[in-house]
Amino acid sequence: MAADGLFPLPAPPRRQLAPGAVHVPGWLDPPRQRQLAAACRDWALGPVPARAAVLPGGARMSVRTVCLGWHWQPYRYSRTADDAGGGRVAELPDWLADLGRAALADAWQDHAAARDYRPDTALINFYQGSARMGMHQDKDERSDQPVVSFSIGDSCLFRFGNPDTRNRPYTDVELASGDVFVFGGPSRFCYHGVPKTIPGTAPDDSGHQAGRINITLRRTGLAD
Ligand SMILES: O=C(O)CCC(=O)C(=O)O
Ligand SMILES: [Fe+2]
Repeated sequence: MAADGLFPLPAPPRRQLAPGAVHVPGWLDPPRQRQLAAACRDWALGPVPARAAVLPGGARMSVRTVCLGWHWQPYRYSRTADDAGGGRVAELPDWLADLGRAALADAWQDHAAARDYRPDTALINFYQGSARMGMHQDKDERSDQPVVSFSIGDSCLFRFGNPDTRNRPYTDVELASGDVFVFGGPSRFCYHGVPKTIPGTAPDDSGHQAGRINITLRRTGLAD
């Protein structure tokens, strides 16, 4: 139970997959989902446009991504989008960092850890059609603060693995519109991926019918 307020709040339904890795279904209510979806579509228009990043081997990712705070390209962060027109990325708004802190507090049921959470970047992924994401680690950050993920629109199959290999053991979970998934602590550098989205599953009131949006908040630990 959260012990911060005058009255303890009931813990949201949550499932821990591994220490530090927690799924909280339905954490974002529909108005929040709609607000986030609209904001993401705006950010996708500029100052840096959403783009499908190209991997060092030449393959293009199937998701389109736009970033806030710091621009990510495989495999580094910069303030300017050198692979997407060269513009400077939009700021990460305080309200989005606050939302990440609140989600972390509920997921971990640890208000002290959440208070210290200082995300400085958001990666916003747009999945359409058969877009997917292979197993990978989020390891371009120089901080071990947790990753907080929000999902909006179509559901997906999310595969959460282990820190050592992209293969088994892993656990498959369905992430639906409004779900939060947090991975930090001993799970921070676990492999994970999205083998597929499930078209046609976006709730009518999610505000996004054109596939799936995922937002991950992170701390890069980088300074200008
Ligand atoms: O779409 C997701 O749920 C995960 C996205 C992800 O792993 C990433 O952007 O690094
Ligand atoms: Fe990732």
